[in-house]
Amino acid sequence: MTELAVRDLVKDFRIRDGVRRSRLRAVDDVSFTLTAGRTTALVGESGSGKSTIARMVARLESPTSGRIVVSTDDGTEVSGRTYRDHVQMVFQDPFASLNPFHTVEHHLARPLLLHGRTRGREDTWRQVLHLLERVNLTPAEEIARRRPHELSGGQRQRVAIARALAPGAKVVIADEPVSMLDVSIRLGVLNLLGRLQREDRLAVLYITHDLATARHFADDVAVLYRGRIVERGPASEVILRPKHPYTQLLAAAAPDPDKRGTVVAEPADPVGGGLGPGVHSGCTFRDRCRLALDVCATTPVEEKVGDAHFARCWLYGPKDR
Ligand SMILES: Nc1ncnc2c1ncn2[C@@H]1O[C@H](COP(=O)(O)OP(=O)(O)OP(=O)(O)O)[C@@H](O)[C@H]1O
Repeated sequence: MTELAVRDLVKDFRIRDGVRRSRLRAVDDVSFTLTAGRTTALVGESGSGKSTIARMVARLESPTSGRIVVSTDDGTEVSGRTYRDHVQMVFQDPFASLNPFHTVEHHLARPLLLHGRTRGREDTWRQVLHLLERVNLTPAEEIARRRPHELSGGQRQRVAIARALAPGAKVVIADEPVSMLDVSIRLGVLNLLGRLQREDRLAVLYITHDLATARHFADDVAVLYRGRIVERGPASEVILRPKHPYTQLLAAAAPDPDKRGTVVAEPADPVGGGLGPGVHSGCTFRDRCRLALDVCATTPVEEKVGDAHFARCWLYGPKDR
């Protein structure tokens, strides 16, 4: 069973604030595991660090510290090019991720050739058609000859999904895959991802700010606030019985579309300054938390709050700490 384990991941960015230089901790001590046949939703508001995590998992960005390890069925750790075969990404903007000068066929044939998955031209063409059929783009022969501008947004995203499957991916990172699509076609694309996940037993990381689709499509949910996972566990548990005050706020706002977007994370803290390089002190949510305690000035550790359900909040820590 393919598994992708993220352990103690940290990412600092150097930023310039006028003449002052500082570091911004975008991802702070993040750990989670993606397993074959399961979808994990990483939920967080804008600026919480979702894309930075996605980019590190896809090896487009290197971590400041921490580890990302993929292991196969027999427990062998995969690295180098095999890692790239295994872990593929679907980006938010399907137009930006496809080259306007190339046909759909080119976009799908290229990863097949690069990853050594084809035996000549005829086989490549056959596989391109098969990939298009798998993502419901038919007639495949006709779609294969089109260029990105001759496709709708939803069709382009389906091509991007087919391209992610082409190298034989076992882990798919879908970073807000439907947020730029028309509302009417979002469900179709998410359903497609769900079907492929089941058929290929993919491990999917579904990145979103939308708790409702996370509940519908994910088995597990991790809630990110200012770079830290504040709560994680089975999707229905986390969303229906949230424990962390931040998740409770998100869950309360989620069912009402008018309220959506009112819970916006403040930008991550620049680090350095008085705190010393790279150090966050205390719970990142404490200045907005209606239940904040004195102890929240100290960084909370993850506490078990239910079956496979964890919250990083002092409300659930041992009371004598
Ligand atoms: N290359 C960079 N240089 C400096 N800061 C960065 C860089 N990339 C991201 N950041 C900062 O890191 C934090 C997390 O950004 P990230 O894009 O990962 O958040 P996000 O949750 O994906 O947000 P969104 O949903 O808006 O994409 C933000 O404060 C952002 O400004």
